[in-house]
Amino acid sequence: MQILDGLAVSQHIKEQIKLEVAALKNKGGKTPHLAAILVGNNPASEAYVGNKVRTCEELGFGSTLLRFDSDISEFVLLNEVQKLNDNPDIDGILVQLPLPKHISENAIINAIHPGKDVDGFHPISQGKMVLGQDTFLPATPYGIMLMLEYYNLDLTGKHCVVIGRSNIVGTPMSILLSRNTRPGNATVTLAHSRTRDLKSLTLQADVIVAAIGKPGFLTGDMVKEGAIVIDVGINRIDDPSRKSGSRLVGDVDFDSVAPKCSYITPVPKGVGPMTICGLMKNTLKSAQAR
Ligand SMILES: NC(=O)C1=CN([C@@H]2O[C@H](COP(=O)(O)OP(=O)(O)OC[C@H]3O[C@@H](n4cnc5c(N)ncnc54)[C@H](OP(=O)(O)O)[C@@H]3O)[C@@H](O)[C@H]2O)C=CC1
Ligand SMILES: Nc1nc(=O)c2c([nH]1)NC[C@@H]1CN(c3ccc(C(=O)N[C@@H](CCC(=O)O)C(=O)O)cc3)C=[N+]21
Repeated sequence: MQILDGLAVSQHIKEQIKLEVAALKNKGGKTPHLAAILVGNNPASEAYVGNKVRTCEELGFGSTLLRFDSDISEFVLLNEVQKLNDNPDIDGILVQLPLPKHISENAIINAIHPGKDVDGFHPISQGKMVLGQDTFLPATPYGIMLMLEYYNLDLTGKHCVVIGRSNIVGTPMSILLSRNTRPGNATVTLAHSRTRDLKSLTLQADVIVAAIGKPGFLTGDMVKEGAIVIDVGINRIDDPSRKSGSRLVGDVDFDSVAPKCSYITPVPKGVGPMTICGLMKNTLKSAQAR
C-alpha cells in the first residue's frame, strides 16, 4: 500500500507555479491576483480561506480577502462580485461556500465573470468541462487529476466508483475521469444516497472516490483488494486526546481500508492541499490569459 502524499505533490506543483509566475513577470505580464469573498464567520470557512490567502502569499500572488457579515443582502453581494469582475487587477474570484440561506448560491456563482471563475463553478465553466473544451476545472476534481497524473496512475479502462454527486466534487469528478484524456479514460459509476446496494458496486471498483461528507463512511469490507481510494471528505470530529479537542477525518475509514489498497490518500494532507493547488493553477492560468 502506498500513500498518495497530497502535501508533497502540492509542494512540487507550487514550485512549478512559482517558476511560471517569474516567467510571466519577466515577459511583462501581471502578478496573478486572487480575490476571496467570505460571508459570515463559520470557523471552517475561515480556515479554508485563510489557507488560500496564505498560499497566494507563498507563491507571490496578490490576494484580496473581502469579508461581509452574514446579514449582507444578495443584492449588495452581487454588486461586490460585479466590482471584482470590473477590476482589471483581479484574475480570480472565489466565493467561499456555503453562503447564508437567504442568498442564492446560484445567483452569486452565475454573476462571476467566467473568465475569472477560478473555482470552475460557473455554468459556462461546467458546460465547457462537459464538452471537453479548455476552461477552469473545479479545484477539487482538478487537484485529484493532478495527483493521479503526478503518480502516473493510468486509469484507462478501469472501473471508478465516485460516491457523491455534488456540483463541486462528485459530478465533475465523474466527468473528468470518464473523458478520453489521461488520466481519464475510466468507466465511471456515479453513486449517491439513492444508490441501491452500494457495497456491491464498490467491491467491483478499481478506483473509489469518496465525497459524501460522512466520517469513516467507506469501510474495509466495501473495498476490493488492490483498489485505489481517494478520500475527499473533510470532517471535524471530537477528540478529547487532542489539545484542540478535535481532529480531521475523511469519508474513508482509513484503518480498515488502507491495508486493502494499492494507493490511498490520507486526510489531512491528501486531497485538501491538492484543491488549493488546483485553485492556484487556475488563478495563474487566468493571469496568463489576461
Ligand atoms: N478536500 C477538499 O478540498 C474538499 C472536501 N470537501 C468535503 O467532501 C465531502 C463532500 O462534499 P460535497 O460534495 O460538497 O458534499 P454534499 O453534501 O454536497 O454532497 C454529498 C453527496 O453524498 C451523497 N450521499 C450522502 N449520503 C450518502 C449515502 N449514505 N450513500 C451514498 N451517497 C450519499 C449525497 O447524495 P444526494 O445527492 O442524494 O443527497 C450527495 O450527492 C465533505 O466532507 C466536504 O467537506 C468538499 C470540497 C472540497
Ligand atoms: N467556493 C468554494 N471553493 C472551495 O474550494 C471550497 C468551498 N467553497 N467551500 C468548502 C470546500 C472545502 N475546501 C477545502 C480546501 C482545502 C482544504 C485543506 O487544505 N485541507 C488540509 C487541512 C486543513 C486543516 O488542517 O484544517 C488537508 O486536508 O490537509 C480543505 C477543504 C474547499 N472548499
